[in-house]
Amino acid sequence: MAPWGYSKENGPATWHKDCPIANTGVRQSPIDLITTGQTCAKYDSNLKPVIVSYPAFSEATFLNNGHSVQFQPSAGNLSELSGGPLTKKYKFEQFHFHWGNNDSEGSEHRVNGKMYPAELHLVHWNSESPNFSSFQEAVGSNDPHALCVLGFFLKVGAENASLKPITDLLSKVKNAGSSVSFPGKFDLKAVLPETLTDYYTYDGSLTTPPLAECVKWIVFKEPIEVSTAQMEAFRAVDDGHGKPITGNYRPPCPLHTRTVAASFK
Ligand SMILES: Cc1ccc(O)c(S)c1
Ligand SMILES: [Zn+2]
Repeated sequence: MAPWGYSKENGPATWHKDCPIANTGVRQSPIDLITTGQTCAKYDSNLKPVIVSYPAFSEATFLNNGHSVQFQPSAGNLSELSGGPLTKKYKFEQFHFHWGNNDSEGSEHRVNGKMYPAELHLVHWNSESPNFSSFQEAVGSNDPHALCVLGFFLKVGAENASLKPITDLLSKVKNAGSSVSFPGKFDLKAVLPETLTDYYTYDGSLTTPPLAECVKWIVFKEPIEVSTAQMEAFRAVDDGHGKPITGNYRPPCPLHTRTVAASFK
């Protein structure tokens, strides 16, 4: 498989060559979340708040894989996700980010066509399925809800003290392929908004190859604030070809027959 990326030569418009599902799939991600009109998100009063149990991580690797930066706790981590639209309990796997090279672009999901400067993805896998018992098996399982990814928009404002341990580490993984063991503990819960009640949810895919259509997406309405300096730290991370990652976001994909539900009016 040719190394995929986000340049003209290997970016989203070329991914179909190795991953035909990029063009033939009918539940690809990301999407544009529309709030009014024909294909808008429909309020569902049955959608409960999302429940996260994220004890502070004590052992993790922070890496630059050339197309994003990723926080990967050790396999023994006990962090879990349930509630919201989910009927099963999901195990935390990793979180990573998508961003642009200016504040008017960078998020993968959009709201009525508007992009945020970045998007945080918290990746989980269904730990109660009889069909798989690891994240990698879950991705390859063809189960439409093998994974659940929580998406949070980032917007520019005050410095985010809870995210500072991560953004301060970006300079240490500037080179693609580099990684560091995360020093000390990291409290992911402190990064998130207090209440996880208002979100959009729909069935979709990974937004990077293999673009597997195995994701229950939950995208929260309330953005997380970060400072301009914190955004600039993302934009200094290299892609392995001597250039900064200048926008590791996939454009929105067709909704096809899918509906998007909203937990709020
Ligand atoms: C599992 C996974 C890997 C990379 C991604 O961007 C997403 S969205 C999910
Ligand atoms: Zn992602």
